[in-house]
Amino acid sequence: MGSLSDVHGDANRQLPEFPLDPVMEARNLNVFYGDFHAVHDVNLAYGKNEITAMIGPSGCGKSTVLRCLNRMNDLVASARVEGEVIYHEQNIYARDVDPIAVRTHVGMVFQKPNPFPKSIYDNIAYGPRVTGMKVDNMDDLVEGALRGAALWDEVKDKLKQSAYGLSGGQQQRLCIARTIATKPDVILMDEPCSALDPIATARVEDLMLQLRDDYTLIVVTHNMQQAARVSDRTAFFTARPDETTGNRTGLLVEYDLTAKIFSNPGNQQTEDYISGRFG
Ligand SMILES: Nc1ncnc2c1ncn2[C@@H]1O[C@H](COP(=O)(O)OP(=O)(O)OP(=O)(O)O)[C@@H](O)[C@H]1O
Repeated sequence: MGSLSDVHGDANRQLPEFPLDPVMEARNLNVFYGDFHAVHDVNLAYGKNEITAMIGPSGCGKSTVLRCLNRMNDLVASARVEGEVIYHEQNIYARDVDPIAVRTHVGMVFQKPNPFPKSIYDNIAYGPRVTGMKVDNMDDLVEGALRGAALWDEVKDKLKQSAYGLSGGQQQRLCIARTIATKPDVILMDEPCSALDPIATARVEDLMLQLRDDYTLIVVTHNMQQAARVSDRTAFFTARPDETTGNRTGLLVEYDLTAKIFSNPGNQQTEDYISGRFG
């Protein structure tokens, strides 16, 4: 555990403990896939301009919770969400809320870089065009998004070339640029570095720390070193087997400042997980 607490990259950052200043908040969030109760009663507030990591063993529901935060689970036919996700004081599951509008404010970056089969330029311009964003100068917007994702210098001379010609790490930064092009204020990241090599991972982690100045980031990661390096707060989930069915339902065990979770967790299960005793 000592080594993980040592790698926390931002030990000097002063953060309020709790309550924090939330941009989003899951309240009594329960998720079902058909009859299967995948996530049980999660209450979790995500602080503005913070990076929150969600960690835990496979199947504990981290990605399911993440996908609730911009209604991506609406696209899964069997999924049913109970409870509320409050975003700027509004429940995004309220009847009159348009999920597409939610996703422009709450963007998402996936595990595998997934650029469109288009030029680098058109990958960035796509979102603003299809959402009908008012854009005075698309060239400026594309440049700004690529600069924001620390990619501009590497691609400025080949904007008309296919995005598929970029390396995996560049493609992931392109996907981040594509996300910020529509000016979200929250960015969800589902294992954003798991398909990248260590150098590309380091660049994306640096970028995450830069993005935190302008956005709120919520990141699912299996990589505890990464959670310790980049996040301000960490939520640890686990899965508990149902006594009758044996199905494993995910739940939140502990949520605290990352420095505390990795140096002095309040729960034995958290300690066992981060010290590698299970998971
Ligand atoms: N589309 C789906 N249909 C049915 N069950 C699903 C679906 N997606 C996830 N599940 C189940 O819900 C539970 C939580 O899955 P989820 O992917 O959210 O966990 P996770 O903690 O992100 O896991 P991992 O770290 O392995 O990605 C698991 O038991 C999983 O099998």
